[in-house]
Amino acid sequence: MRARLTKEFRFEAAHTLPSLPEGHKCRQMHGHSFKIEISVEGEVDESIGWIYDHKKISDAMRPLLEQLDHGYLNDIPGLESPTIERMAAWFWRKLEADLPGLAEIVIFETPTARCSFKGEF
Ligand SMILES: Nc1nc2c(c(=O)[nH]1)N=C([C@H](O)[C@H](O)COP(=O)(O)OP(=O)(O)OP(=O)(O)O)CN2
Ligand SMILES: [Zn+2]
Repeated sequence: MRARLTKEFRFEAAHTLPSLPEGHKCRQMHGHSFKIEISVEGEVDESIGWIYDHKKISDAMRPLLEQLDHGYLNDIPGLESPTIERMAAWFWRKLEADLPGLAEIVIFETPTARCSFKGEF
């Protein structure tokens, strides 16, 4: 049996989008309450009943959230122009070695705007 396992996290951070045209509101520093969903897919170990312990996802995310939460995203290497598309790719590169079966990352910038990424670079 195959399944998809998803864990959700939240963090607050500030950013600017310096590549946008002069006058665009997102060139000004502002913040978001980000939500991010990390999904892995794989075979369910029938002896236990799970793909793997979702604590493994939490453990992989912990240092990344510590780095980002209440921070200024543009100061973080790889996030100099932090759109949600680039943030999703940044998380993917940081997580893929630790999370077998990493399948999708969905990052919400606002309640109505999100980016989903499946590792297609
Ligand atoms: N493709 C993307 N578009 C935008 C991104 C992004 O990362 N990828 N980011 C932004 C800004 O970060 C902006 O701060 C988002 O806030 P806002 O435009 O206010 O978002 P809303 O959902 O509130 O927009 P409304 O259309 O006013 O509802 C912008 N675009
Ligand atoms: Zn923004």
